[in-house]
Amino acid sequence: ILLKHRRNGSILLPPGPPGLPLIGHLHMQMLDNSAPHIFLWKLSQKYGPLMSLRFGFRPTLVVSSAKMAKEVMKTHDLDFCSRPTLHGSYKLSYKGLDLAFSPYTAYWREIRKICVVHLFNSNRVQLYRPIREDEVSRLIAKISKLSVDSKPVNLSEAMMCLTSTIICRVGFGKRYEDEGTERSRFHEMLNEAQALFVEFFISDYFPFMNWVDRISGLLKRVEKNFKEFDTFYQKLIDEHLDPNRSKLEQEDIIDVLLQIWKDREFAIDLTIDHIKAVLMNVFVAGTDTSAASVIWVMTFLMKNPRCLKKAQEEVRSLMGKKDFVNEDDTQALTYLKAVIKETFRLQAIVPLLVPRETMRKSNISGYEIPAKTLVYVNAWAIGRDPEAWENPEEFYPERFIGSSIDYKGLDFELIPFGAGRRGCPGIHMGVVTVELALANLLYKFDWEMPTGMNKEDLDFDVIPGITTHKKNALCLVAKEINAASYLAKLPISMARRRKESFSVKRFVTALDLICGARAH
Ligand code: HEM
Repeated sequence: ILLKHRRNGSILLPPGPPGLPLIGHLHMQMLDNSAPHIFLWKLSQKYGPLMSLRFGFRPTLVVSSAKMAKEVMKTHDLDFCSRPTLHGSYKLSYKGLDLAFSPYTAYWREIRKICVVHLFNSNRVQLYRPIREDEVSRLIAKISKLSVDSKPVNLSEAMMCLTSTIICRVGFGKRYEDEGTERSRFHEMLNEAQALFVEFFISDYFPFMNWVDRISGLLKRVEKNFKEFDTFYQKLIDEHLDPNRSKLEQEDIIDVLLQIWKDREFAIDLTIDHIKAVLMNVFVAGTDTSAASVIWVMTFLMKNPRCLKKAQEEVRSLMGKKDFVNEDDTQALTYLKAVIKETFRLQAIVPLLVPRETMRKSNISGYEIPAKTLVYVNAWAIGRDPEAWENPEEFYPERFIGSSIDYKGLDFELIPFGAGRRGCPGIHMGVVTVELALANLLYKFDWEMPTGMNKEDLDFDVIPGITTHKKNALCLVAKEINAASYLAKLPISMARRRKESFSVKRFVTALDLICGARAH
């Protein structure tokens, strides 16, 4: 029987655990739904980096090593670059009119081109720099107030507020009040959408069992969330189309999309639904990925005081007596960048990436992968691939100092943003926010565990979702420090060296500006 399961007629599938008749391995998915990336990683240690499963009628492939990821996302990228039609994402993306959940078609190529050229390019990211810097400095001021009474700061909440405020200002030019009902409504909608993306719809695996999803109330839930978002987008679009609307300093993302819609310069005839679908991607993908990244970095740093101290020393001595670390300054923070990479390696924020689907039959390492196979690339497991990493379980940012390994999708041992045709187009936008927020949190405050807790109490439990959030909020006590007195305490030679390297950096920045090199 086992052999029959593994061989599908004369096709040799990659190895995998024995499944049950009809349901295949669905029971496994349902039993361990809290952290599927860890569950799949454990299975892959037994069955190998290319593992076959079957969820109901869907053949499934799990990729768990850097070598196999390269095969799938580079050598055979075109065969593996579509997306499956899963109920939650299909509905919320206006039947795949967006970028992230659209199957690979001529339409997707065109909408990806539009978004990369107009929304995610470096000029646009740079245009929104004042918004990011303003919001981070407001956050620092808020934490400063709490630090006076040594009250613990709920950093998880604070980071979600920060990133969603940035995305609202960038997306539609509005700033919701911190405790306002509109903001909490927006958060609720986002959270519900995140939950629905990973909700188990039986009809995704047995199309004829749609009625079960109806009875369980899931279809109603997804319909409700869709309608709420739709009304929300429509209101914003109407406001933007109002000729009496006062113009903002810089155009927001809705302005850009509406301009493209009016110009009709592209091969596809854009409609308002296309615009709404793309907006969904910007709000959902742009908010909680950056917030979760900052929280995981801070968690690792609290667990590793040596690295925390080193990252703080770097930013404090480079900054001298400045009050705020801006986006030019963060470029020089080599150690902080290494800390972020090390966090992405051990705690990929989107651990199974966004699921893919094969376009056609293909052959990898002698195994045949059928058309329409659901594909999970386990970035979390790849970050622990013993063939790619020495002491993979150790948090050791120094491994990236002097190393050319980066997360931009060319080094398959580190793919927190995916790779290939479907790689994340918002990488630049995400990373600048993460670096800016972290640099200022580390620069301005010393961080301690709340009274009665120690670093051993910090856990890595996650909430199920496409993006992994820390299950238990990260609450820490902030102690504001004075940069000048900190500098005075540094050994003279160190302070001078840091000051000199800072001046050299400023000189290079000035030179770049004169040459116009930083304009992009
Ligand atoms: C630290 C922050 C971020 C992380 C870790 C992240 C991660 C990812 C990952 C893993 C994918 C799937 C790639 C694949 O399938 O190979 C993805 C896709 C995507 N991301 Fe991001 N992302 C981040 C920030 C952003 C931001 C800020 C935006 C936009 C505002 C964005 C927009 C998108 C879109 C539209 C896709 C779908 C691309 C496609 O299917 O063609 N992301 N992201």
